Amino acid sequence: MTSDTLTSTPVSRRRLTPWQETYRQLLRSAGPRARELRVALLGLIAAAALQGLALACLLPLFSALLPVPDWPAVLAWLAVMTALMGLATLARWRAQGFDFDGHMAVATHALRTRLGEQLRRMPLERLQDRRTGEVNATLLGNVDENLNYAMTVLNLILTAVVTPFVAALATLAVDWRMGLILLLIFPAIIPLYRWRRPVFAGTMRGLAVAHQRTSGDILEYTQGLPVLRAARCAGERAERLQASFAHLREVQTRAQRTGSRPKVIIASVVELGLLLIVAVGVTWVIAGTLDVAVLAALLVMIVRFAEPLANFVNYTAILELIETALERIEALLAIEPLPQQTPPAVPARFDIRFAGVTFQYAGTERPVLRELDAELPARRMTALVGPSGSGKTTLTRLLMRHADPQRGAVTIGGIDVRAIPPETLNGLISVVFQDVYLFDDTVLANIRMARPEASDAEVEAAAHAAQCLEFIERLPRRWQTRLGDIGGRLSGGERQRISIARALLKDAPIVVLDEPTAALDTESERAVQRAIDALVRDKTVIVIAHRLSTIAGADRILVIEDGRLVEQGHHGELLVVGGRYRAMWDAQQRAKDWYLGLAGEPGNGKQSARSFSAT
Ligand SMILES: Nc1ncnc2c1ncn2[C@@H]1O[C@H](COP(=O)(O)OP(=O)(O)OP(=O)(O)O)[C@@H](O)[C@H]1O
Repeated sequence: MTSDTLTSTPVSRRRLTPWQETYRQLLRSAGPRARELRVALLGLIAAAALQGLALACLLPLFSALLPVPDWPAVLAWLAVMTALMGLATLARWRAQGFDFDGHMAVATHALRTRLGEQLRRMPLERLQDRRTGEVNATLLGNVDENLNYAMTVLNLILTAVVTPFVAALATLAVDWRMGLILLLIFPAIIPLYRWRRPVFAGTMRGLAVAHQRTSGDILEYTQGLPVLRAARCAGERAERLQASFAHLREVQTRAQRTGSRPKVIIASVVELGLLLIVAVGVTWVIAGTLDVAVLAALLVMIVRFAEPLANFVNYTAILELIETALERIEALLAIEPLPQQTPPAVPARFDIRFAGVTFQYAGTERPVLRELDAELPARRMTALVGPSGSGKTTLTRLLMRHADPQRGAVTIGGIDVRAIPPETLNGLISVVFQDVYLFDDTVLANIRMARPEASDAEVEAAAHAAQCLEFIERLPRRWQTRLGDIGGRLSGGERQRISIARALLKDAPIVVLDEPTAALDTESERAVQRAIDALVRDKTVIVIAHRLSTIAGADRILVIEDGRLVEQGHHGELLVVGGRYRAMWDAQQRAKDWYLGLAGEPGNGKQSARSFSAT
């Protein structure tokens, strides 16, 4: 998270000290329960202060007890002390009600929902910048770290600092010299801590970042294991994962080493300070200027304070982790959705136009699309072809508004996609990718997600048209089979047909086919092709394909090279022109002849059965 993202959040316009900022972030993250959280924190402060006052009662209590007990006074001070302790317990009880009364659960749920909403709203291009594991760590880990531990840690910190401070203030009233020494020692650790904090905070943040990175690496490794094994890279990636673990260990060691120094310094200051009080106290008692009862009471108080004070740095270390979590959450929430043009408009036709489109991905050095003009007629099939990385997929992403072009516009039926409400735009376009994402749900639910209100009969009709029935019948629980339970048992072609069934059910007027058959064998490809034929009927179709034989029948072919439209026309026209398309076609034909020659088969006209057909 950069400081820019932090300062861009509306609440933090004023320059704040880090503690105030953490406090504000904490309140913001509690969302609908911010008021309850504030009350709980005040409760914790009150409890710590009351505890300090209760401990200070030891001074008059011991004076009443020594050398000859004054029983009425002893009982009176015991009663006051008990009352103060009782009030402290009550205040702490009330404060922890934030937990018990379910406010904590409501606040974390609301925060997680807000983050989930944000994932839905934020530009997909920004989401693609982030690794799944890291987003997961933010949604789950950071939210819980943030609120669940904050109360416990703040309670420990307040008890370590506020209680001795209030007790020291009260001591002033009994013996100003002792009170002053206490006041000098206890707050001495604060500047000491502030001095060490930047280094300390840096390492704790480094630790949090390393944790998040490792979380991403683990997820990526486990998800990609089948591919890695197939590519015989599992070992190599495992080494990378090991490297990530090693980095985490290194950061942890550094954090512990950096953290241990201030811990030792502060613990030593506390110990030395307390020894000083004992030494000075004993001297004054001998000199007859300090009551032995006051010294005895002070010793009890000191023993009570020493440990929490010495552990103060440990508690603040956890606070640093919480702060990092809060910052990460705010950074995610601060990403703005793409701006909508007003007034909103809904297209009545479905021709598509890219008008002078220039687009550059965030964090890259040059545009991937440059001044690109192209028209894709309605209810026709347009193919995008060109070398890998020329910008074909990016064009479809701009159409779906994963991002907006820096210059130019994308229109559907003459309406800028920026003016089309996001839900409407999503409803206008169906996409079939090469990689199909299936959810851990039933077959029925996986298809129905394209149109949740569809009846079972409609889902089954779509599955039928997408050539899915034959393999669904073979599944253990047919339509009710959970795809997560059968894992990778669906073939690429079967997954692809489920994706086409979704698109058929959605029945959007625009269909984007991004290399849907590239990874399939001939048999699967035929089945998928039949499904696609049903899908594209009467639609505005954009198809991206590397094998030109599959798009030779398209109504229009756009040849993209290095982010520019270099040729357009239909197959026959482009062959006659003899430019880039012709060169690509000839190269692929030569490769095919060479392959068929190797296989000892004569070339034949099979390609027509394996191509996307224009309607
Ligand atoms: N999210 C991203 N961030 C940065 N650069 C990206 C991103 N996505 C794609 N690119 C780059 O933009 C360029 C165009 O990518 P695009 O996927 O549009 O090409 P393509 O023509 O569809 O390629 P292919 O045929 O290999 O799928 C490539 O150089 C790619 O590396």
